[in-house]
Parts: sequence; C-alpha cells; structure tokens
Amino acid sequence: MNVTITPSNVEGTVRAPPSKSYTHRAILAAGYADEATVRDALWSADTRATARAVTLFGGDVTRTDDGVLEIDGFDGRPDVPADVIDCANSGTTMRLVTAAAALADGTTVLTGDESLRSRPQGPLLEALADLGAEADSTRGNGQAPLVVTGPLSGGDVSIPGDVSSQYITALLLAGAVTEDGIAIDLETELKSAPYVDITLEVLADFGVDARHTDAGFEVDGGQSYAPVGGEYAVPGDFSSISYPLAAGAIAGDEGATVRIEGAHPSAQGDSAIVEIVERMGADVDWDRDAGTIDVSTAPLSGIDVDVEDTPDLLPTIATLGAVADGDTHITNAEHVRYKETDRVSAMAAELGKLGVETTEEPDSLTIHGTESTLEGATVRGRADHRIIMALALAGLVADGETTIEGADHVAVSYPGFFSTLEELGVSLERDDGH
Ligand SMILES: O=C(O)C1=C[C@@H](OP(=O)(O)O)[C@@H](O)[C@H](O)C1
Ligand SMILES: C=C(OP(=O)(O)O)C(=O)O
Repeated sequence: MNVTITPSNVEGTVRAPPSKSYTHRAILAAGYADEATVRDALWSADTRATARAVTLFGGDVTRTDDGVLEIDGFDGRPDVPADVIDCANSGTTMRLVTAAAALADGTTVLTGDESLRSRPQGPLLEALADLGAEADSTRGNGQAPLVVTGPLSGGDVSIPGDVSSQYITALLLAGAVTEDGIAIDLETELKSAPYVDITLEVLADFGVDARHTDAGFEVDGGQSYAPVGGEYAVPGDFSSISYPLAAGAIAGDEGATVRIEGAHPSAQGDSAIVEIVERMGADVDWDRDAGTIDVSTAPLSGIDVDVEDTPDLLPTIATLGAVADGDTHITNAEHVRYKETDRVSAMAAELGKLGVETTEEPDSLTIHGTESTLEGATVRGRADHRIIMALALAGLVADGETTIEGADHVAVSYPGFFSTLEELGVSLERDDGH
C-alpha cells in the first residue's frame, strides 16, 4: 500500500496504543506461567508473532472480542515445536523466543522476514551455548535462520551490552525457570537500558525476582511465573505516542491542541519524547496522574539529543529536527543501525528527498533544520514501521503531496496509525496498487 499525504493541520484526541514491549513480555511471561489474563494487549504483527510462538511451545492464546488475551501457558517447560517458528519482522520475538526455545528438550528452528534475517543474533547464540544449550545460525553468520537445542541449565555468562538489550531480556525471562538461574556479566556498556528495566518490572508483576548486580543482572532459577492479582494490564506505548505528539508539535493550527490519553508514566525510556518536544520549543503539558499529554504547535529549534537509551525515537526526532530552525544533533546512535533497517541512513536518505540536508557519522546524525520548508516527494517506507510513521509526519508540513511507498508495515507496531491521523484531520489517500 502507498499512502499519499496532503499537508494538513491536526487537532483532536488520540488514545495511546498499548505498549509493544510490555505486550511481548506479558505474552511470553504468561506462556512461562500456568495461565494468565493479559488486558489492553497490543495486537499487532509483531506481538502476534510472539503469541504464535507461545502456541507452538504448547500454550494457547485466545483473544476475546474486547481485546483481552486469555493465555494457557506451557508452565516453564516449552514443548519442542511442531513447526518452524516464524518471528516475521520482530526482533523482540526472535531474541525472547530463542532463549525460550533453549529450554525445550529438543530442537527448534526460528526464522523471520528478510529484515529480521539480517539482524545480529550471534551474542545471544554464544551466551546460550555457554549456558548449556546448542545454538547456531544455519549460515554461520550469527543471523537467522537459527537452530536451538535445549535444555538450558543456566549459570554465569558474559555478553556485550551495546548490540541489543533484548539478549539480556531474553536470558532473564528464560533464566527464571532454569535449574541454576542466570548471572549476566556485561562486557560493554548497556545500550537501550530502560528496556531491561521494563523486563524487571514485568517479571516482578509475574512474581519473578530478578535484579541489577554490579556486573550486570541476575535471576534465580527454579521460579514460577504467576501474575500478581491474576491478570496483567499493558500500559500505553510512548514510542507510538511520539508520532501524534510530534504531529501536534509541528502541524497544529494556532490555538489547536492534540491530546493524547493513556500516557501514564512507566519504565519506558521513550517517555523522554515529551521532554524532547518541549525542549525544542513546543507547548506541552503532561498530566502524569491523568495520563494525558496536551501539545500545541510553536516554532521549533534544533537541539542535541542522546539516544543511547531511546533508539526507537530517532526517526521521530529526525523529522522534528527537519522542521526546526537550526541543527538537531542526534548522538550515541550506532545501535539504531541494527533495527528493521539502518535507521540512521534511512532517515538521512528519505529526508534528503524532501529537501533536508543531513550529516551522518557512524554513531550520530545531524539534521540541518529547514524551518518547515520541506518539499513533498515520493519516499520509501523501507518496510520499517518507524521510518514510515516519521515520514508521514514530514508529509503533514511539506509543500505539496508526499507519497510513502510500502506504508503497510505500520501494522508491526501501530496498526491504526493512518486512521488516527485521519481522526486528527489529516487528508490522506491509500492506494493498494490494484
Ligand atoms: O526489548 C524491547 O522491547 C526493545 C528493545 C530495543 O531494542 P534493542 O535492545 O535491540 O536496542 C528497541 O529498539 C525495540 O524496539 C524494543
Ligand atoms: C526495533 C524495533 O522492534 P524489534 O527490535 O522488536 O524488531 C522497533 O519496534 O522499533
């Protein structure tokens, strides 16, 4: 599907979609449990991939009409799957499910789409091998397809912290049901650290004890998963919120407000987007108790932003920087190159088509702001949900129409994204190509 956006002003109220990160963890934690109810779960292409894996491990995931997931778990002992596990486009699924597969008494094969089959899995495979499982890349290049044979006994392991925090999340989730537990020693500084805090929070909510240590993290073995209070509710997603928030900051008429509901504070590092937009000059009011954010448009100025903890915000910040006056310097961004696409290069190239100049370094991206003089153009979504949504924002304020090719991939994390834009008053056309 291609989507063509006509420059539009935004105004209105948006409900935050449920958090993708919390939903993945809750579905898998429910899988590790005997049974659990997960409310307000995100039902997107990525989280459905995790639900499929739980089913292949012998669990059962039923979605009721009001979007509640009733999950019968595999109770800490995954079956050997009767089929290959297709993790589709989801890095989180592949990492978390690879470690779960290492608990099965037999062999699991995991694969994914072309993008996922090019992302790094080597450090996780080596860690699982050090902990007693067999874990290989079929091509021997540290990328999927992966073949994993359990069981995993647990123990001490060291792993780099600067490739993906999802390796640590995966080991903590699986480690709780190993015999010996897992103690993780970080070889390098941890990037995307708030995502491990999300993991510790979800583990605690499922009655599992895991903790920071001087060297990294540890989880005791022999624990059981059971949601405290019988069910688990997923909070709103701040990475997803970043798009309507940015839209309100750049494309509102004078006096107009975009209100976001369901924005309660949580462990998500990406809630930093509120402070970033404010620092750039937008008028923002976050009522943390009510979980509402009100934002209105004001002239934006370029700023310096470190994305070590918040890699998924880079595309949104790049578009905000493109509209701002002056330079926006995004630093500590090397790990943002290991996502669905190399998002540093992808944003530089696609914003370039809209007339934006950028300077790319291995670990940073500088956007030379245009003060809202973007030129509409045809851009490529690169099969990356966050690139598509960030380019759609640019289309709101560009001169003339902006067509985003391959826009369907928003279904990975924010299936209702384009409908939400329409509800805010955006004029857009979907072209299915037939
Ligand atoms: O654990 C998670 O839910 C995630 C961790 C981050 O990945 P890395 O840890 O690979 O940076 C983030 O980019 C991804 O969207 C979701
Ligand atoms: C990188 C992302 O997710 P994953 O790693 O799960 O593919 C993302 O949602 O931006």
